[in-house]
Amino acid sequence: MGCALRIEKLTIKYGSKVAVDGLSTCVRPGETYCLLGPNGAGKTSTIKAVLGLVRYEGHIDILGMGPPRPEVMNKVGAVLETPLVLETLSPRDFLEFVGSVRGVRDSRYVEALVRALGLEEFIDRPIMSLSAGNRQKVAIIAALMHRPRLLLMDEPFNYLDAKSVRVVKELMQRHLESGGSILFTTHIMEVAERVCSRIGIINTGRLVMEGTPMEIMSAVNAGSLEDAFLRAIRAEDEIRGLLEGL
Ligand SMILES: Nc1ncnc2c1ncn2[C@@H]1O[C@H](COP(=O)(O)OP(=O)(O)OP(=O)(O)O)[C@@H](O)[C@H]1O
Repeated sequence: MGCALRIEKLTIKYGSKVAVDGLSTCVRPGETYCLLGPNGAGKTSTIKAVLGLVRYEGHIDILGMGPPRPEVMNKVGAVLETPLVLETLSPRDFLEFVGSVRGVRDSRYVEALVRALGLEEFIDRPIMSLSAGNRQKVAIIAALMHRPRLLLMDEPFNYLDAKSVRVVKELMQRHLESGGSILFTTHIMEVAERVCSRIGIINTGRLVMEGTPMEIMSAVNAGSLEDAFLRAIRAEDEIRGLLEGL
């Protein structure tokens, strides 16, 4: 099976800081590949490299079309942790703008996404006046509206209420069923356990373990993904030490 996204020996440096250190992986068609790692592990940097937003060494191949460049980006959708720009625009104007850049002709799909995420009421208000959750919904619609084949989702459920999380999970499922792929990050292990086909655990920029949730749990003999994750990043002893004397 080929890779929807192939990353080989990815290294990202910010000055002398090595944020990602020789990371290689493959996100297959139809799967949700989750990058799990502690704060500062290099997850967002990896996603930014796939989007061509940071300088990197190594190779990235997106949908067999080569490294990130504008033509390839029309097949990619991204939800990033950073806030939206153009916050003085309304969701309607912002989505129309993104849609025109991405060549979206089917406005009915965008309208359906707006309805599904309960954004109609806010569609003409400035984005900067919206709650964090509603802004996140605008970002998710902007990522999905051109029906990309590869979705990059950095903590996409941040700020969302339970109903919206369910809707976004369903949209992700439909994207996968139509042959799409997802590179996903989360800190919530229950979410990872439910959503991820395969997981890559990243620590200080290096991929330390990879497999299905079950494979990862059995590799380190853990009863839960949370235990497996903490074992993989060798944080269990540290946590015990930190809690001593409390
Ligand atoms: N623009 C930047 N300039 C300098 N250092 C940076 C920059 N962006 C990220 N870093 C550093 O690179 C490392 C990896 O950061 P990154 O944001 O990729 O981690 P992350 O795994 O996404 O973390 P989190 O879970 O906290 O979002 C961190 O040490 C971070 O401080």
